[in-house]
Amino acid sequence: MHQRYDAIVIGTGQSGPSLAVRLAQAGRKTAIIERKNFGGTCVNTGCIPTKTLIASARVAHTARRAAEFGVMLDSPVVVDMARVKARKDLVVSQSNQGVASWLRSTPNLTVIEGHARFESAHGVMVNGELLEADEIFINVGGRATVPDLPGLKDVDFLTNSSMMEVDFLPPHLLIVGGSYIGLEFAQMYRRFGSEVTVIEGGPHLIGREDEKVSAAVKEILEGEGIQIRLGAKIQRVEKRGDLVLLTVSDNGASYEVSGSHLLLAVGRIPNTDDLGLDKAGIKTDARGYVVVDDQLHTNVTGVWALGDVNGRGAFTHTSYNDYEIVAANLFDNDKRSVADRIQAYALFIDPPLARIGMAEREVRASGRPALVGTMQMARVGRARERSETQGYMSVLVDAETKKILGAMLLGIEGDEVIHSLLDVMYSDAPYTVIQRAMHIHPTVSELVPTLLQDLTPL
Ligand SMILES: Cc1cc2nc3c(=O)[nH]c(=O)nc-3n(C[C@H](O)[C@H](O)[C@H](O)COP(=O)(O)OP(=O)(O)OC[C@H]3O[C@@H](n4cnc5c(N)ncnc54)[C@H](O)[C@@H]3O)c2cc1C
Ligand SMILES: NC(=O)c1ccc[n+]([C@@H]2O[C@H](COP(=O)([O-])OP(=O)(O)OC[C@H]3O[C@@H](n4cnc5c(N)ncnc54)[C@H](O)[C@@H]3O)[C@@H](O)[C@H]2O)c1
Repeated sequence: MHQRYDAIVIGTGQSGPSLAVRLAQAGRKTAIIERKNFGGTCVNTGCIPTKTLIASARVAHTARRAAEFGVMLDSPVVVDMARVKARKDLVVSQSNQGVASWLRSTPNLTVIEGHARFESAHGVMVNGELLEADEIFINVGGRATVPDLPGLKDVDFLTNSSMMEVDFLPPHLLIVGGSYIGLEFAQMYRRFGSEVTVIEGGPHLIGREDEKVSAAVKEILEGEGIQIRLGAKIQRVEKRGDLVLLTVSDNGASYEVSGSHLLLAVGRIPNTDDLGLDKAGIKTDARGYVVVDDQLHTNVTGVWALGDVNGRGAFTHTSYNDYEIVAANLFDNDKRSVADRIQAYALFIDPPLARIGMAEREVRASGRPALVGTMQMARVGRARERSETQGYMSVLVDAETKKILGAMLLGIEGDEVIHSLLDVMYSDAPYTVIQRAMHIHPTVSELVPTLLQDLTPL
């Protein structure tokens, strides 16, 4: 069998569905192919389920603190993990089914379930059928890396995907990797009631951040009773009775860590190894990411790559932004480019860590004269009223142009508040615009102008 389309989208991640609908609405006969769950990682095993579970964990945490607020509960907090999981499954299924029914109800769009593989630059095989199109869009995302650790193949382990099936409380969760996935699960399971140990190979947590930010995050997590081992090189993984045992070396010294369950959170790899890219002549880099230009074209004319698979971003918002860039160039004669994007992301521990633009070490390395403003969250009325004063805010400004270079907000609502700074960066306005703005009391945002009043040389 052989089918001809105007456009084919492979994968239903965070850019594929929106693009497929836009293509179909523009009159292109379009097919979208999904091999597993509609909505991809974010919907099924990533952002949505983890943030739903984090919400349950926060309720447990708040309930344990109830007496501090004068609210007396007459029995200890009990977390029913089966109900926690059922709530998460409901939220996920709403999104997953929403994507599927949106795609299926779009005129001019054919939805195909199966694994797609390139046969040529403009031909894709799925379920034994060859589909051809002049325009092909790759949105296949990535999956958890499983490291080559001695003994691992003989031990049961979890990844962010299999964690979604957990409906019980692991007595002691060992987490290898102290970055986004590791730390979000660490705090979540600690709050559900598990013992948690994080084993990180690098010298500090969330290695992309400035060391003092990592140190502040470490202090918050340790304050909740999470054990953190840094600089840990895992020598061996083995099963001992009901336990998983890790033998770890650190600067020549060796020690053992054991727990009931093991979660691997050591990064992700792109889903390009089973996509037949060689048959299409599509270039990848040394780590398997599809090489794209600033408009997300691959080296093959008529083939684009969007989302995590292009290595230009690793977040839902970067994938969705990829869709906007491709659509603007294809349909709107608007030459949007990835190069115009300002880095922005958050780590959803509680309180969250939000980051935009450059980190302090990047500004220092650039050699440009810069100013910095810092404020402890303990100074923020909203934080004190809620007894959630952990963390601090920090903003970096170019001393000459007065433009904001970057910001880090570790504190309650930092993930929302940071957008006022981000939007000033996008408007290319000086920091004085926000410094002179009147913000609403009592919010976290009201302190942002004050934060910008006391800038000192970096
Ligand atoms: C635990 C976790 C938490 C996260 N939390 C956040 C967060 O809070 N905020 C945030 O911004 N980001 C978060 N992310 C990252 C976010 O999930 C991804 O960046 C986002 O999903 C973008 O993915 P994508 O569009 O590239 O494709 P994906 O969402 O990965 O989807 C790709 C789809 O393609 C399908 N596919 C793959 N190969 C083929 C093939 N050959 N044929 C057919 N179909 C195929 C897959 O089955 C999948 O459905 C998280 C990730 C994880 C793992
Ligand atoms: N809040 C969010 O937006 C969010 C949340 C979760 C995941 N994500 C996305 O998922 C991606 C993957 O996250 P991640 O945390 O798995 O990966 P990561 O690449 O951010 O971090 C992996 C960590 O594991 C450590 N590590 C690697 N091998 C190790 C080993 N053998 N022993 C000990 N430590 C080891 C690394 O030093 C690093 O700190 C992120 O890039 C992010 O884009 C985003």
